[in-house]
Amino acid sequence: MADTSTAPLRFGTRASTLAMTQARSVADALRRVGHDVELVEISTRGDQSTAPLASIGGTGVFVTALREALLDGRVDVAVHSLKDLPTAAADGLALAAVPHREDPRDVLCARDGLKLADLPSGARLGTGSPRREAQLRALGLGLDVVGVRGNVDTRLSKVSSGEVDGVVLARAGLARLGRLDEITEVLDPIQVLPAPGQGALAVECRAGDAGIADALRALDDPASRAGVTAERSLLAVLEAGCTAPVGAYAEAAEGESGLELYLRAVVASRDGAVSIRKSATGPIGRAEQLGRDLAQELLADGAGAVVDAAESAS
Ligand SMILES: NCc1[nH]cc(CCC(=O)O)c1CC(=O)O
Repeated sequence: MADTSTAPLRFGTRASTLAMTQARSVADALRRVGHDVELVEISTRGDQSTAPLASIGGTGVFVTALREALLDGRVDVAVHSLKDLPTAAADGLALAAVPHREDPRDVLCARDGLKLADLPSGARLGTGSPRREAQLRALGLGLDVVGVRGNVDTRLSKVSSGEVDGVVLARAGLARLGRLDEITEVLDPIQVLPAPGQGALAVECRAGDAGIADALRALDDPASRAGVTAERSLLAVLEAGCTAPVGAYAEAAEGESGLELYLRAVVASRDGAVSIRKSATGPIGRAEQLGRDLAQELLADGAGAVVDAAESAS
């Protein structure tokens, strides 16, 4: 047994089914290496309100309450969806592990098994994400993008009730909830790039808790961590909040000089009229630099004005 203390590690989690599933999977992985773990539910403003996310402080609302519980000592570990984490470093906290990442792509769940190309002009597609909205509009299919919020079940129910023709969601969330059969098309990153960090989990602890950090390190997947590091350093340079229309996806692959990251990114205006795409490849050990450099290339092509316009509109 790796654990020398008798007290279980207290895992903070939001009460939503998705958050509980995510926390349970990390807790189970830690139990397998010999630790005693208990889950503690923490409620957040993002869960209590169905107002548009941008109006209640962006996706950071999902994270703040868990981080407070960590800093107050009510819990020892917090599990977040990594894409919900603000890019700024959190004082007093450490990102102890990024476990192996799920497939990060977005998916379409549409009525009657329809794929994007089958949807008639004027079809109503539901999403609350400016990034998804911008990229869907940029396809030029005449889709009517309408705002939807709520948990995965709520959003899927808007398709079965006929309120919308389809919704766009993260494949990872559906995978964790056992709802992959709802997918009618996995969206190719050539058309729609996922949010930076999508599909990955972030396992945080207090920066001073070396023993807990050591235990959590066993769950870290270096290739997943490198990928999300590149995506998030790109996002940080663009100074875009998590609700801004920025997509990024870094894939690790064996290259001529060892493991390399292939990073693709998009910045698009909400109406889809402007869409700037770039890609770059670099060694996996220089993930942060790769993201920063690609962000600079996007800025050189006018991405700054697109991001600013989106921020002032939300
Ligand atoms: N926006 C909220 C959110 N945060 C994480 C996920 C899904 C799981 C993940 O991306 O890791 C979702 C739902 C979605 O975007 O469909």
